[in-house]
Amino acid sequence: MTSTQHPAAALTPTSSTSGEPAGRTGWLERVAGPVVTAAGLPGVRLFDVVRVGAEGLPGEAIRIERDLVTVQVFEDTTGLRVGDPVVATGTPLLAELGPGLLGSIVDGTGRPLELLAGTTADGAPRHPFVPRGADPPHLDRTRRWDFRPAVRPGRQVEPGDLLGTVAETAALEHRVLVPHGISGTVTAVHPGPATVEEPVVLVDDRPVPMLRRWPVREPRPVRARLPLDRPLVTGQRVLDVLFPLAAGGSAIIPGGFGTGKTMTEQTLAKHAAADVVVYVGCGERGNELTEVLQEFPELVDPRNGAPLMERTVLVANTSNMPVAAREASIYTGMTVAEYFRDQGYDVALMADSTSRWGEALREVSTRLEEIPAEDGYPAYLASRLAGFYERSGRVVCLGGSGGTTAPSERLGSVTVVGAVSPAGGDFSEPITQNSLRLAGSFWALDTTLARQRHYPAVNWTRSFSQYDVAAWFDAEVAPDWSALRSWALALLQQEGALQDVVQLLGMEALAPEQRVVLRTGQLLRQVFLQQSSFDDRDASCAPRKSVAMLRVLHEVHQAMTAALGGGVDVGRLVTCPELGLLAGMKQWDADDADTEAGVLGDRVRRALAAL
Ligand SMILES: Nc1ncnc2c1ncn2[C@@H]1O[C@H](COP(=O)(O)OP(=O)(O)OP(=O)(O)O)[C@@H](O)[C@H]1O
Repeated sequence: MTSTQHPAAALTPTSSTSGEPAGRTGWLERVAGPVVTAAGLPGVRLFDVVRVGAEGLPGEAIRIERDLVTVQVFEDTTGLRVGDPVVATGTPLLAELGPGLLGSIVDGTGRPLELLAGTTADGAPRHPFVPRGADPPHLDRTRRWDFRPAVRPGRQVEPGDLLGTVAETAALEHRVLVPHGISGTVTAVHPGPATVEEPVVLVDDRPVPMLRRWPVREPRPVRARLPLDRPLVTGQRVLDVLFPLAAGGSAIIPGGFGTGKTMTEQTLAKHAAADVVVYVGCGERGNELTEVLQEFPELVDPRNGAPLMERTVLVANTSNMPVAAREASIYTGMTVAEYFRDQGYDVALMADSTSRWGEALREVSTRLEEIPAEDGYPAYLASRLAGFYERSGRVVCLGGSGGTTAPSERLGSVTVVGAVSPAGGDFSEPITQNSLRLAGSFWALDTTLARQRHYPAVNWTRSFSQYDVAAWFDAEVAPDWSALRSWALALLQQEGALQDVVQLLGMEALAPEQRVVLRTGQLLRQVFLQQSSFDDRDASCAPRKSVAMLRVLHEVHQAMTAALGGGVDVGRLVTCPELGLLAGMKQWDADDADTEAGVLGDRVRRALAAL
């Protein structure tokens, strides 16, 4: 076939609702699973979207060699034949951004998922679903949003300036900003109800609607990046105190099967101090994802009792989409996260799991017959992971307030938490190792702890955080924060070493002061580190409660050491019944924590002194 126009061109869509210009039509030369090869598409650029076959299945050009274009197709390629039409759209994969994003559930390419409620005939839950080849608009074109302008005619505006707001949900004000590439004088303003496509402002007579499009693989520009010197408070004691995450930083959660990765991601989605949550579900099994899609809409926002979905966007790979779609989902999620960051919000992006994404890269690379590197992953695995994690950050956004007041700096952040599921829990595999180099916090989940039902099963000897946010906690929460943190870390380490001795030689081999260390270590683990996501009062712990709890444990340890020095038998000390009261600290109200700590600390100290 030599002509550049395929006879089946008439079958192909001529325009796309997502704004992709219809382009040149070529034909399929080869089909190999999710990777196909097309010819007759001169001018196609790397990562341009093409539509494949009579159904117009979406795909991305991932290799171009002379006149052959290799395409990873985001849908099942069953039924495609050599000679089928392939249409170049001329644009890369774009995310649609605007009011209506919050609460939405979209697939890896941003298309809204139809959730078919109920179960199939054989009782299995139905999988989320996008009709094959469908190209629906990502954002509702009919819904009207009440646009409240922040500018008046005559105002000079630049990209990123605030044009107005929409009360998208009770939880969040959607800020409509001047799009990239537009600057000038506001010539008209249209307050009131508008669809995302209707112009709400004219800049130099150019209509500016609320809808934006952005190529998902391209980081959105910012004015400046800021140092990562303040935490994203997660509400989990073991994380906030021992292995904190910086706002704008990144953390990875590697863990074997069933150690609590998904649970941790969901707990963070619910309780972390983020304004917006973007949850990217890269599940392998269809029903694994269905569970997330069923559970998430039921989660209640602890801040206001409203559905958590009011400040959440879910990006999920449907079970009828092949691995290639997972690749895209990470970028789609990140673009949505950056869009809200640019509005001046703190966004948490949860990716569960990045291993499935890495596996998608591996599968496509194998189909491309690339020379494999470690464990069959492509040599560019590290750079792809870096490209993703490096889009996290705390930034000064483009533009100012743009309102009637003087422009002020708008700050926002994207914090990434990526779950990693290494096969067999082996952390030496490439995805864990490469992610470890990129992420500032490493929260290693431990199979043994999970088996003991110690949750969150974060191993305190293998985990670490490179973020230096102690100064913030010292200044904002309690001046003794860092000192108590160092004490707890050192004591847990000492306890670990003593546990080894006990296993080898028995408890008798320990000196009395070492038995006190063991007892305090046990209290630290059971009272402080363990935190059940199912306990309404303890699922989230404010930093001031965490530090108050730690202070009591420190005082008790000192009181035990002092009593030992005063000649009290160590056996009586470590079994003092009042120590049992410490578990009650989990139920404290954060506002009363300081008072409660004073009372409880006194009571236990007095009991120990009276022995
Ligand atoms: N913080 C927690 N509080 C209470 N229970 C927890 C916690 N974390 C995990 N669990 C328990 O562990 C179980 C398994 O957790 P989860 O499904 O998150 O593991 P996972 O590592 O994502 O599993 P998989 O490898 O199958 O993806 C949960 O159903 C829950 O019972």
